[in-house]
Amino acid sequence: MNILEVENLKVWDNNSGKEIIQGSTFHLKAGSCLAIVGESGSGKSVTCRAIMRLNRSNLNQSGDILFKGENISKLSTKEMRKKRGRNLCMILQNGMSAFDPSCVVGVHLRETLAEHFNWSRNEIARRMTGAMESVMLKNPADIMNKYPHQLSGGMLQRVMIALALVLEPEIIIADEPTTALDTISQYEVVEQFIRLRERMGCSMIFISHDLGVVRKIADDVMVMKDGEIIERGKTEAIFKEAQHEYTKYLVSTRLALSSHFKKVMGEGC
Ligand SMILES: Nc1ncnc2c1ncn2[C@@H]1O[C@H](COP(=O)(O)OP(=O)(O)OP(=O)(O)O)[C@@H](O)[C@H]1O
Repeated sequence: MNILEVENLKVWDNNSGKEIIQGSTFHLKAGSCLAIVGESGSGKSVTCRAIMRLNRSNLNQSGDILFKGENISKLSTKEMRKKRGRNLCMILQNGMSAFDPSCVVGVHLRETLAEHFNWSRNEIARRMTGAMESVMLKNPADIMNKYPHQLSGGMLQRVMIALALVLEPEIIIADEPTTALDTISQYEVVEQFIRLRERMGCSMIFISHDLGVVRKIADDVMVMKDGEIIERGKTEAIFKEAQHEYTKYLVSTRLALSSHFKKVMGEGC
């Protein structure tokens, strides 16, 4: 069963008239992870933000987006806000941008959870503490009293994953969630995403430049170039027998990069 179906999605810039996404059709199977790969500017983020209806106001979109059969592209802004967080949750590249810099992390978490649940302050703290401990964040109470800039990128990403654990959305869209992190935090955050899926059985769309991560986490891969889907398939098939020259190029350059990295760092890494 497909939990999400995107049909003929077009996104264009109202100011310049430029078409950014040229009619994408794809689906996400319930419980599976779909990776979207492609070079910078190929339209991965715009596609995901279009699903969430979070693109900037100069971008217009058309097409149908069916979440469990319901056409969410037709929902009002208010109805869509209710879907975000509870049903579809987006985790961004830079944890910092997801938080309001002027208030401590706990305020943001409480406000988000209060939008969707009738929980008391204590109940929210209890649930968030449990989730934060489960993603290896020490001293949750202390973290909730910190401003975003007082936490590292890796910690903020883990706070977002902990929030997702509490919200239990049916779909998580992660837009390069590890790009802004150092190698060790990247590894740990990817592990947390894998556990998140195991624990919640949620469906996931995962955008990443890192094909090593994609191979580890995704069931299916969709390749984008210049606003179009040029290839899609099971992850192993994409890595072993890509059909499109562009996909072959992406896979070979990434594998070359990763073997270069291993050489530089020593084969043991
Ligand atoms: N608000 C906007 N107004 C005009 N053009 C935009 C806007 N947002 C994105 N674009 C353009 O849309 C195209 C696709 O951008 P998008 O961010 O989806 O690429 P991407 O594949 O996610 O790249 P990256 O890997 O670098 O994040 C780019 O040419 C970008 O400049």
